[in-house]
Amino acid sequence: MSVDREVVLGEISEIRLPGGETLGQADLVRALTIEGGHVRFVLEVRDAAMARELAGVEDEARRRLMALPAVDRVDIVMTAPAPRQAAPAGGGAPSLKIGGHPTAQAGPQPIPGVRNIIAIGSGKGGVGKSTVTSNLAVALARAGRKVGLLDADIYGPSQPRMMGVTGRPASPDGQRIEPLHAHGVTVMSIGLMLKEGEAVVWRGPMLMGAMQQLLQQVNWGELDVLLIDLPPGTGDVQLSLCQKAAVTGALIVSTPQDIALLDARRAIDMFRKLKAPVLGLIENMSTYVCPNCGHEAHLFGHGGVAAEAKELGLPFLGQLPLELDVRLGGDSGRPVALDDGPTARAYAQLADRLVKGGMA
Ligand SMILES: Nc1ncnc2c1ncn2[C@@H]1O[C@H](COP(=O)(O)OP(=O)(O)OP(=O)(O)O)[C@@H](O)[C@H]1O
Repeated sequence: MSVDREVVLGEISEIRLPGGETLGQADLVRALTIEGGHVRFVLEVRDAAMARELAGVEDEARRRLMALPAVDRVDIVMTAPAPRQAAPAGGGAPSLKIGGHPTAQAGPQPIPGVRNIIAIGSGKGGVGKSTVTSNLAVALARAGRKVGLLDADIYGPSQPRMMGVTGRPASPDGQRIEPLHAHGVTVMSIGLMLKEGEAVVWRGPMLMGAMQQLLQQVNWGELDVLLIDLPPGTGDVQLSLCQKAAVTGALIVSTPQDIALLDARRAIDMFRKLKAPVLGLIENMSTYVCPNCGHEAHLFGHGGVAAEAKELGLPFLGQLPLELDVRLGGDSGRPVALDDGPTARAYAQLADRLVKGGMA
C-alpha cells in the first residue's frame, strides 16, 4: 500500500527552518514521487550555504517520514543551482551553468564523433581506478587510438593532477567547452569547472545536469574511445551517465582483497541493472616486485579478481603491479604507461585487448 502524497507533505511541511519559516511556507519541496513505500523528493535551496544550514531539516524530514507505517525508504536530494560563471571580456572561461538541472532528453544518447564510451568503476575508493584510467588512456593513445578521458569523479577529481593538466577549459562561444590535451589524450575533468568545495551539495538532478553537459557540450572531436573515470561506489553519477550516454560498457577495477571484491560485486550488479555491459575486471596492486632483490610479494592477496571474474562469467582483463613509480607518475602528471617498464607493458597489453575486442 502506498502512502498518500498529502500525508507526506503534511508530515514535513511544518518542520521549522533555521530562519523561522516552515518548510511548507518556504516552498522548497520539488519533484515528490511515491512508489510503494519509497518516497523521493528534491529540496531546492538557494546556494551551498543554505544547503548546509538545512542539513538538520533534511534529517528531520527523513525521520518523520520513516516513522510513517507505509514508508520504508526516503531519498531526499538537496540541490542548489551553481552560480553562472560570467565569461571574461573577449571570451575565455566557459559561462556554462555546470551543475544546473538536466534538460529533457529521450534516453541514452551517443556522443557525436565518439565510437565507444567506456566507464571505469570500482566498488571501493582508493583501489586505483583513476590511476588505471589515466594509464589506460595513455596506453591506448600510444597504440594509435584517438582517446578521450572524462574525469567524472565529482568527489575527488584527480585526473588534472594525474594527467598534468591545469587551467580552466575555454569556451569561446560560451556554449561549447574546449577540452585540454595531454600525452596524446583529450582530457576534461569536472574538477576543472568547479570552484573548490562547490560540488559538496550536488546530488540527483544537478549531477545529472553536470554529466549531461560534460558529455554533450565538450568538443570531444573524433574519438575511438572515451574513458570515463567514475566516483567509487554506486551512486548518482553512475546512474546519470548510463541514463544520458550510450555507454559501450564498464570496466571494474578491484584490488585482490576480499573487501574490495565484495564492493566490486555491488558495482557490477549496478552496471548490469543500468544495462551497461560489464566488459571485464582488472586487478590493480596485484604483485609487488622489490626493486632491490626482485622478490615478488602479494601484499593484498593474489588472484582474487581472476577467480571472481571466472565465477561471474566475466572476462578477466589483466593484473597491474603495485609499483612506486605508478604513484610517482600519478603525482607528477606523467602516467607510467608512457615509459617502457613492466607496468607500461601490462597497460599496453590491456589496451591491446580492448582494441582487439573492438571496444577501443
Ligand atoms: N598499481 C599501483 N601501484 C602503486 N600505487 C598505486 C597503484 N594504483 C594506485 N596507486 C596509488 O594509490 C592511490 C589511490 O589511487 P587512485 O586515486 O587511482 O584510486 P581511486 O580508486 O581512483 O580512488 P578514489 O576513490 O579517490 O577515486 C594513488 O596515490 C595512486 O598513485
